[in-house]
Amino acid sequence: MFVTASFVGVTSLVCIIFFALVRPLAIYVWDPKDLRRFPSASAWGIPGWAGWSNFWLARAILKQAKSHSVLHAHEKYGPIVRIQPDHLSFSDGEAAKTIYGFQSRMPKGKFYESIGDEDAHGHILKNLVTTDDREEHQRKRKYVSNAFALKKILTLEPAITRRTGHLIKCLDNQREALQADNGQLDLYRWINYFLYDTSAELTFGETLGLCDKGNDVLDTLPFDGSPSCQFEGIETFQSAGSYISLFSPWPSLAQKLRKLTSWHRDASKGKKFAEAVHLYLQQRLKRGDTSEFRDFVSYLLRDSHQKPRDLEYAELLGETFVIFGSAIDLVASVATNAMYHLIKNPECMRKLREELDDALGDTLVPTNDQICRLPYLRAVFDEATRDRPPIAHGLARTVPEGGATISGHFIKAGTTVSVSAFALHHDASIFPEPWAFRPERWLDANADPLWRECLVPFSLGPRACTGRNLTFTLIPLVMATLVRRYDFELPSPDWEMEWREPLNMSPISLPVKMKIRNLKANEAKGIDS
Ligand code: HEM
Repeated sequence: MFVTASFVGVTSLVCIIFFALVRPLAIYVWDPKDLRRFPSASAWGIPGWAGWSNFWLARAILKQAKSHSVLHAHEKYGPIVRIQPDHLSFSDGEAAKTIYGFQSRMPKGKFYESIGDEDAHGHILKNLVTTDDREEHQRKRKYVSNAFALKKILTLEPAITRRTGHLIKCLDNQREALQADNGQLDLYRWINYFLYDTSAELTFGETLGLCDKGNDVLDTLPFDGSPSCQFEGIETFQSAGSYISLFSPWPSLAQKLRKLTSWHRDASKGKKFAEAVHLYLQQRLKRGDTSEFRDFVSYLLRDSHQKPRDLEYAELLGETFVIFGSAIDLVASVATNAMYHLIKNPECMRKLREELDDALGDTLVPTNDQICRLPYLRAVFDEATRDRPPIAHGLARTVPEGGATISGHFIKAGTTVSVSAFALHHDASIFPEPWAFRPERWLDANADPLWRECLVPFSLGPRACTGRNLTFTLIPLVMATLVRRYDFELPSPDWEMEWREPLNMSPISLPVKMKIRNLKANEAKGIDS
């Protein structure tokens, strides 16, 4: 028994050393894809580190600073940098169009396999985001294309405004708690509670009540029939992301590495989150459809002629997980970032309030129609996504058979290529003063049209975000409501919000003091009573 265990251990170690060190080094020297002509990112003075080892990227991921590290590599080495032995990162808008645009034939890279889970037979489960198969993608995309069409999103507006009004009511009620806790409240958490509730209502037809509870405790329905347990949604989602992304530099080893580290405290967190989605989905299936409201799950269950799609349960759960989760984590990051910069820059806040007060009169929770054409509100949204695109890292794609020319360089088939939205958005030659929050840059009639093309928070082409219409409705609406209802104060004038990048880029917290503004809107059309 002991001999078998040590044999397995030694064999695993030898395999890991071979795949993680020896093989990449040999490939670097052999250079079959002719990649040595490009500079390799480095650190700690190790020459060409990222060119012959995946540990440069693994180190950046471990520090939760993948996108910052790639940005710094571009600043140091130029617009094309090797960030893994077989991975080139580009930082220009033309490359983004070639790699992701509608003309591109580049499938998703191996990275997506590394973040997927295995089924009972050892096959990696693919969802709409992770599948690299064109036909499978088209089939899955068809399920949700109607659900996310603008016409449909507009029908969700009453639910979104109702949830926004309820958020305001709950925040108003927090005033007593605020007195107790140094007068501060973590706005990032509250935006999350609001989005959990809203996403649950849009996805399953029923809210979770987190704004009422004032916490992010979720229940599970364990897959193995064990008793239900509770966990904190925000922390669990992010720890799960940081655990799976840790092994992403070695996609072919990722599943094995996960098994070897299954003792790690974050190893079961993704499953825990999936078990919560499983609970809400089961409850939804038991409730059945309602005639008044068509939730996202109903689009996965039936087509537009009401014909059942008969998806296997694992697929139904996987797609539901993507929709439910995307409408929380990514949206919370952008909305929080916009609020932070507005509070930090009183002149931006003043301009936005002026625009909103003129347009909205005494309406506190506006309709999409009232705010969708407000230029300054849109400019704040664009600047917040430029400053911190939540999917900040480069979305890996594989160069197909026959190779491809990217930014004037011929790249051989099989090479992984990507453009990091974060690096592109902070390229000073494209966006002057990239670290300054300046919504005005989007309003300048003489602005370089290149800027618009280089703003890619939702990616481009056939694999771009399906949830854009929902995001364009949700974030401006909650932003407009919050800035009109409250005056905010940061812990100190020089306080700066900190970020981490477990998988996506997220703020850590946004502690603020809040006061209800002295405004006509306090008579409050739209606050839930
Ligand atoms: C600020 C908010 C959001 C941002 C920045 C964002 C960004 C992105 C990006 C960059 C992709 C491409 C991912 C890749 O190629 O790997 C993507 C895909 C996707 N997003 Fe979003 N997203 C946001 C909100 C949402 C929302 C609210 C939903 C739905 C409720 C959603 C659903 C999806 C889906 C289903 C895909 C896969 C599309 C496909 O491959 O066909 N996203 N998103």
